[in-house]
Amino acid sequence: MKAKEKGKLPSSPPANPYQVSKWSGATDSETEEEAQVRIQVMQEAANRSKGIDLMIQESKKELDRRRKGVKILLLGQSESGKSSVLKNFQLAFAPRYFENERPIWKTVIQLNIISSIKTILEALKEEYESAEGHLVTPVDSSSQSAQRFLRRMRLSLSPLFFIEANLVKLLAPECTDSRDLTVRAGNGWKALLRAQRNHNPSATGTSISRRRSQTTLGNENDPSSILVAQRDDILELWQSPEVREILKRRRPHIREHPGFFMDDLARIATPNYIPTDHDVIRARIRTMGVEESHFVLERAGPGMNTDFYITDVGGSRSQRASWAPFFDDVQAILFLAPLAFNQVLDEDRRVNRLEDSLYLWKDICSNKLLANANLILFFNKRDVLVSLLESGVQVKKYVTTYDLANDVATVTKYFRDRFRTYHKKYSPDSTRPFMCYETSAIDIKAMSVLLTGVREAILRQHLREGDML
Ligand SMILES: Nc1nc2c(ncn2[C@@H]2O[C@H](COP(=O)(O)OP(=O)(O)OP(=O)(O)O)[C@@H](O)[C@H]2O)c(=O)[nH]1
Ligand SMILES: [Mg+2]
Repeated sequence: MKAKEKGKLPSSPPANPYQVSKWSGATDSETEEEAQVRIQVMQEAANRSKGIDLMIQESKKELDRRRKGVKILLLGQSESGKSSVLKNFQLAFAPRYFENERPIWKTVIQLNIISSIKTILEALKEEYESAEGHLVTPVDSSSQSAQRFLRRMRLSLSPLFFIEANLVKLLAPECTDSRDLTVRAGNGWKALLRAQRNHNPSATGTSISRRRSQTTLGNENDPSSILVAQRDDILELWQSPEVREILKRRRPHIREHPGFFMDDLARIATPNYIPTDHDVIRARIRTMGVEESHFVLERAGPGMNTDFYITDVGGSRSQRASWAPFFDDVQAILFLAPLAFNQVLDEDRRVNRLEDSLYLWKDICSNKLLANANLILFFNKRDVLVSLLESGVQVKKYVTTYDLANDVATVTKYFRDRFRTYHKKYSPDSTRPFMCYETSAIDIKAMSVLLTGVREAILRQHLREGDML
């Protein structure tokens, strides 16, 4: 009863209606205006506090989602194909995200082309400047000297190199050459390219014209029109038998460089070029740091959606120290190890790539923080191994202990056994299963089937562990 009396309204309204609730901070002398200000301040404070409560709730929810989600880490040396596998994940399970990024990859592909042109011109320069080099005249021996041809090419392509310099400055101010371009993980560089594109006034109109114009940048940063205008000259350069001859001697592995698109130039240097899925997967840009992608996989039934967090890292030696903080709490590691027995690391040319992968694998297997994680080994770049062995390159020339047949199956089994031995010897728990697949990240269909299988296996185990089945 007492409580009721307390809450009883006064029988006659007070002169100042804002003074009803004395407890709220009002004073007897408060004017109507002061009361309005006070109430407004109180309302704002209440809204702020509600906002903070919501934020705390949201971050709790996000933490809870992360705890329940599946965490996958992509590891392996530089150029092993980690970012390419991530793109395959996006294409298979987050196609809208992949679609959104397509225009960004167009610029990367164009930069990849400019890098190849620079490498070709560099080889020609070396050839013509070397005292021993026999002076051959590319293209037209009767009217032009080799040096004049080179000068003409440099001059006609100079606007392209100007745009390249602008783009490199924009994406990674510390770089000076697209061939060394390394972007920080995270979406910073993609946002920069996107912002450039959004400034483009032609990015309006129908959805098709919008899609096309969204793949172009502002003029000072867009190589498209110059690539189109110089297409015939660049093709002439790339297809010249004399240039091929020089490249064979001076840059014999140019075709194997990551992000090599010269054979696709006629298709790419066109006004309405939109990168195909395959182009996007083959586009090359080095990762620096760590990048996490979040996918939601829709499962049957309400509340059955699963969050996947996939982390991609930069693989060069100097970056490996930054991996450890991401080892905590991961369910699976996809470890990429191309069987590149004849290659050396870019960052240390004394180190064989395959040896480096084996040592890295040993480190990962023995890491106690990863004791509960599934390790899934991908012998990536199978297509490269196949063509290497088919071209007659002998494993025993590079791996002195190897004295077996030089075919794909035997070579793969030999290295699989070596990786398995390390796995068994160094895993904290010797019962941890050894899983190894031969992959080619540029084979989109096969990757989609494999990643679906991997995803389901990880998910099943995750649900079992979470006692959710
Ligand atoms: N032929 C072939 N090329 C591949 C394969 N996987 C990746 N690549 C190419 O190899 C290059 C390097 O691949 P990335 O995925 O960027 O390598 P990464 O491991 O992320 O390298 P970092 O970011 O430097 O650590 C790219 O141009 C890919 O298109 C493959 O299976 N076969
Ligand atoms: Mg990468």
